[in-house]
Amino acid sequence: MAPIDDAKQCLSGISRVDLRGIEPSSKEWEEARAVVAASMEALGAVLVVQDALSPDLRQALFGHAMPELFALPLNVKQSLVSGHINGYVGPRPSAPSYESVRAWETTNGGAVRNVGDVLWPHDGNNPAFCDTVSAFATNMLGLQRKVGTMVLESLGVGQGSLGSHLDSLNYSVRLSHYGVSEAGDAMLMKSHRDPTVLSVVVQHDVEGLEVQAQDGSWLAVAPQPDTVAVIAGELLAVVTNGRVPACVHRVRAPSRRERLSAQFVSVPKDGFTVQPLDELVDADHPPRYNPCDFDGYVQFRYAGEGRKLSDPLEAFCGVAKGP
Ligand SMILES: O=C(O)CCC(=O)C(=O)O
Ligand SMILES: [Fe+2]
Repeated sequence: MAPIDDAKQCLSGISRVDLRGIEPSSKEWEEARAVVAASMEALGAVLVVQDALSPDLRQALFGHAMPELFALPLNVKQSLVSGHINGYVGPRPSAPSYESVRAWETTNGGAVRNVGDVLWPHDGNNPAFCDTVSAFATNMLGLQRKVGTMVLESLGVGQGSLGSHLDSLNYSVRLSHYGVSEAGDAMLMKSHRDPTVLSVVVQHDVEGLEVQAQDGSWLAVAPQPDTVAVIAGELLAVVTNGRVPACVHRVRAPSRRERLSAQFVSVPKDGFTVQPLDELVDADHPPRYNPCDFDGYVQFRYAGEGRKLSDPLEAFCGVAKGP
């Protein structure tokens, strides 16, 4: 069988930028910001070299915490309270060997203990798991805010609305495991856009993440220990009035090995309505999106009409293009 549209094994289309030690308002910040913004405006994605994830923390996360979590019996994992995008998500038709857990959220004070209590009630609640996930979250928070700030600053958003935007977000950790597909299929997660503002994706040793370029081809993001992928979600497209597109991406594992990834994502806080920032709407840039009630959108996308659509965001809150 011919391989399906193999991704280019190169990073040519996605810029890679080193943000280690870069402080706001410096010359280095301005240079890095230009690279981050150009890549985000073109593809909704950028690769970031960072030091927020030390080798020890990577090992604690991918070598201990995540294998211990996913080795638990299915009924234990399922006992984590679930919603459309919360708790435990088990295999589904669009991702048959995928399972995932949201384990930390700023709106619950960054508590992982509750997850530890449910998963390891007889085992001292596995404090090492909780400490590792909390350290990962704390370190990724700074990185994600840095990238979000660079993108909006570069589009001309002032410090006041930038601050209100950052305050409106709920950050969380999602840990994912992809088993070896029984069907032998190398497509682990179909092409999609994330219902987030930004998603930081950290891959373990096994390749898989692919980003769609503007010409429709796929760019493979090689797993590298010092590099994470930062991906724009649908809500960033709304906030930026379409200037940053939501990144189309998928997960494929051509080598058919078990795979782990950890994501640090931001979404609007519960009950928030998201709309294009004032600075990004004017006569030359009419609003591309109507105000988007995030809870309503999640319901529409996962339990309503949006399930059947390739671009549910456009149907939910896009401003209809004229004839
Ligand atoms: O596992 C990955 O590399 C990315 C997963 C992903 O795209 C998602 O969970 O939305
Ligand atoms: Fe995704």
